[in-house]
Amino acid sequence: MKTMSIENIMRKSFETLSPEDDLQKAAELMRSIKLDVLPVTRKEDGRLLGIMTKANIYDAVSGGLPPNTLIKGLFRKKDIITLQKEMSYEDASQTVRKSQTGTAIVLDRNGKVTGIFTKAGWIMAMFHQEELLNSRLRAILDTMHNGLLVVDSDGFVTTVNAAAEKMLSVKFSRIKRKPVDSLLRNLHLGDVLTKGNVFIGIKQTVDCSALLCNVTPIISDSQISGAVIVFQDTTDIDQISSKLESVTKLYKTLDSIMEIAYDGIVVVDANGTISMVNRAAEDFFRIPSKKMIGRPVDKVIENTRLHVVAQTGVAEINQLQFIGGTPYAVSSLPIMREGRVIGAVGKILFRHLEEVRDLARKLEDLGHQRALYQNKIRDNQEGRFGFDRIVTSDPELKRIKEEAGVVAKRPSNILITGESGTGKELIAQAIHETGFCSKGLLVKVNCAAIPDNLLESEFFGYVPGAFTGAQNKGRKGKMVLADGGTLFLDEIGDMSLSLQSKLLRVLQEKSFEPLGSDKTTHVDPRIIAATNHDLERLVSEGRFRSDLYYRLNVINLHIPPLRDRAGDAQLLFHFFLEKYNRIFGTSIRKVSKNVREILDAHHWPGNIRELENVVERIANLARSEKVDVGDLPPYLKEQPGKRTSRDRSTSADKLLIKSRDQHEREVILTALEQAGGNKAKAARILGISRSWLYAKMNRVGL
Ligand SMILES: Nc1ncnc2c1ncn2[C@@H]1O[C@H](COP(=O)(O)OP(=O)(O)OP(=O)(O)O)[C@@H](O)[C@H]1O
Repeated sequence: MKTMSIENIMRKSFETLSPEDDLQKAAELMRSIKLDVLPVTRKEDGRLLGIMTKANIYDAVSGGLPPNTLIKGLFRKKDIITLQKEMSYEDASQTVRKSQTGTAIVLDRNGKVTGIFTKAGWIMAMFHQEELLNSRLRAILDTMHNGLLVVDSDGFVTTVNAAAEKMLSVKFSRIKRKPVDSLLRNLHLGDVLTKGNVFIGIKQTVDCSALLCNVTPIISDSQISGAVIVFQDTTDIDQISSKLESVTKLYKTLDSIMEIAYDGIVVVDANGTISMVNRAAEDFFRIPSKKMIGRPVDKVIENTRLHVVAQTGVAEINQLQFIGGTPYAVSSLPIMREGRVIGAVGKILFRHLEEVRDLARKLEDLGHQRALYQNKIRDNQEGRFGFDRIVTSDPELKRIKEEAGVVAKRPSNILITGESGTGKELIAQAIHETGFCSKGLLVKVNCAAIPDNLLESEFFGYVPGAFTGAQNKGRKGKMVLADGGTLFLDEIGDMSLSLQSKLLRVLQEKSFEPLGSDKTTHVDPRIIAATNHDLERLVSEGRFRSDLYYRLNVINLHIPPLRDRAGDAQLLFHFFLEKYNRIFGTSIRKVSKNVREILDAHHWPGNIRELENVVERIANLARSEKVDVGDLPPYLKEQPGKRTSRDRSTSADKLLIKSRDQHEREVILTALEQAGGNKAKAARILGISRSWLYAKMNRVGL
């Protein structure tokens, strides 16, 4: 707002006198323009010479001077109050205050008279100024976020601003000239109004709102004329500060967690700029956090994807990331807020992957050893060992057991074939235990479970420093562990062609070089391989080396599936019932005729493993000592037809089974066609369960 200058409030319409004017003219002019003072100026340049006042005229007339007397000797030349027209009102009022007449002559820069500042003009200006100040004050008060109350010296409310009306839920009209105590208490107003004390930060609660009040006296002319009470609603601030406190606590907890985390943790914002790193990450990258925070993550961390995850919002778990040529397992997770990606957090697993793998391998080995010992303990408890463990009444399997017992004594390689769960590993174990190499270890390698690139070091081991991430001490391969014992190659059909070649070389030369070494290691383990694949078919398809196949297949033991074994389903059912009776302390011994029929009729795609699972389930849930159809898992109960013992595949029946399979195949194919390939629908069309359909499809080679 512009400050008021003298020019705005001075009187511009006036007359001037010259020293040659007479008293009469002066009196007439004063009357006509209603002024008590007239400036006397020099004719040539209008500069001020003095002033002619009403008093000067009275003095002259009462002294007997005639009206035509010139004023040159009569006007006042000294103590004239003049103002510059550019002066502010405030400065001018200070000057005019000293004037007895209350009138001042306004001059321009050249000393020429440009206006007259009169008492009346001053009063008008004061009114105007007051109005201006009042409206300014009102505007300030009403735009204030804080509440404000002004009280007079008796503590009665004189002014209230809009914020106070809102906070106290009152209208000014209702509290005007009322004691402030009715609104706010304990303000120490007595001390403020009598002693002039100031109170800051008095807490009040009004209508559940927390108010913080400052009370200050108003002092004018050394008198306490009232007090100003300014207050603010701290309810929001209190809530925010308690939220801030919990956020700070959370942040500190997060910080501590990050600090103690063994893995390196890096957090980025939505733009991929690093916002947090923990000490482990600092140590790992050998960069202080100060130099990482605030920088784009891709400029700091090699091959990072954190900035990508911060954009896509798609987590990348356990990905390989090469840093300094070494692979690390890295997980990057987006940080989401209200459905928006606001950043990402990355975790770098420091341990070299090889160490982790090694640990996994050790665990796996321990697992195998544990299983081996558990079997041994169990078998010892049951008084069984070697081939005795293989329970069967089937003449074919009995023959195989005998044959295996014979070949166990000789060093020839053995290939055991048969469906999954038929007992191939059990046979391999029995051969080892009763064979010529029983003093050594039985070392199992599951060729399907270990990734191809690891299988080589798994087999042949490596020397220290063979590759990045290799253990310092190197590692013995399974070949060496099995030396003098048995190497059981399970799932051999899943081995890659390149490893097949290497294995073949070892089988032929009985020696190999561990990874990273040029020294030859000699080994001579007995090899037993097992598979549920048709190796001959794999050979014809070029997926299995024929020379390796012939090397392994010196002795072939084909274990028949459970469905083709005479009496085994029932025999093994009882065998496993006994086992679980011992474990669970139950005494289930009887089996209903219907159950027996179902056992004989079932296809047993999972073979003995499936049968054992069925028995374990029954033993767990049994309510009586007799197993009835109701105790069987639903898929067994739903079997559509029953096979009798006559259905089993003795060699004479094989033709019959083949034609039945052929027929079933056609029926299933028709149902599948009708169901548009939907197996669940096909099962419904056939009136059998889905699992039963799968079993059938498996059996008829679909
Ligand atoms: N004749 C049997 N007598 C007693 N238990 C048996 C018999 N055959 C198999 N088992 C048991 O059935 C389970 C499966 O057997 P095993 O692991 O030897 O089968 P496998 O043919 O090697 O299976 P996969 O091909 O899936 O590895 C094992 O717990 C095993 O002890």
